[in-house]
Amino acid sequence: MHDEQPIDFAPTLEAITSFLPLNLQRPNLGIICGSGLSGLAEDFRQVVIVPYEMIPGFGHSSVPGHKSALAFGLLGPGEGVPVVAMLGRFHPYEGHSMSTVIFPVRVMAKLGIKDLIITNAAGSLNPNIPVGTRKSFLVVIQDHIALPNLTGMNPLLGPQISSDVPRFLPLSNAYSPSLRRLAFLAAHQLSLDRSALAEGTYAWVSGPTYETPAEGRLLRNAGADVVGMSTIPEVLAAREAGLKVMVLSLVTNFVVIPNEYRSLREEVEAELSGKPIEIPVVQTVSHEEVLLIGKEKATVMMKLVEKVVELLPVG
Ligand SMILES: O=P(O)(O)O[C@H]1O[C@H](CO)[C@@H](O)[C@H]1O
Ligand code: HPA
Repeated sequence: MHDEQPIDFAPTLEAITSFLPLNLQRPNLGIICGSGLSGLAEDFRQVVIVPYEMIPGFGHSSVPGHKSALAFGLLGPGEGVPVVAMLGRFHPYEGHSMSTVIFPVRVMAKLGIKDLIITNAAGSLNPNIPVGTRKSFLVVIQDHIALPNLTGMNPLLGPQISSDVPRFLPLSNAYSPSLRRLAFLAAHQLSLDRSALAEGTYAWVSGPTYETPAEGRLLRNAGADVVGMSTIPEVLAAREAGLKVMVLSLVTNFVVIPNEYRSLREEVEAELSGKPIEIPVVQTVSHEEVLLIGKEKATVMMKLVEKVVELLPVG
């Protein structure tokens, strides 16, 4: 599952830079586009697309709604800031090893990025965080609960990639307060409704199954606000490399968390007594729904990210 050999980044970095003009070779900022959110790179200027298949060490992103390429370009006013975006990520549930999942973040760090904005689609566990239908609902992540990390599947298990990275990475300040502040400032400057942007805790699960109601309750009771199958491996790799991280979740669905199960015994008894009770329709989530909301709301996410870039301190 984990590489034992020291990682040789040189072939990857050479392959990538061979596609790029000089002014795009040292991006300041990385962006990871979650499910249905690859449109975040649509406003890049002087854009150069590098397909993952041309990059040694990169996998293939097989999930619908994830393209499989890096986009380089300029974002923001004036000359613009050089940025790199992952149009599609790798998830462990696709069969990628953890080292493949986090490799692109390590590569972006080697390319010189200082800040990383990670986006994802996520399910809401918190009744106060509605799905992004009418109001575009985004959550600035302030903390996480990573069940895989607590159960022996931490993405950083294995030999240290170099002696410069911490063996024991602290995570008490994993989500940069300065970048999170910028998200709220950006929302204000864009006149977004106050309720469009919440703060919350992301629960990482391995997927690919969505949560059972009991699992949803467990995560909610543990203090999570949204849940998803990505992001945390990237956060860990980024923090290991000393990057500042901001995570934005687009809430695409509710995780069904009934407090009580309907009693099938009562239903059967009512039926037998000739007075059937109305059976409620049980909601289910699908990836199509996740992509639909992503499609509808990617523009707001894009505007917010662009505003954050505009507000980033220079240098
Ligand atoms: O987290 P991203 O990649 O945005 O995608 C989310 O959407 C997919 C499930 O619909 C899962 O991959 C989940 O993690
Ligand atoms: N659960 C896990 N991952 C997700 C969900 C969900 O409900 N929605 C989008 N990604």
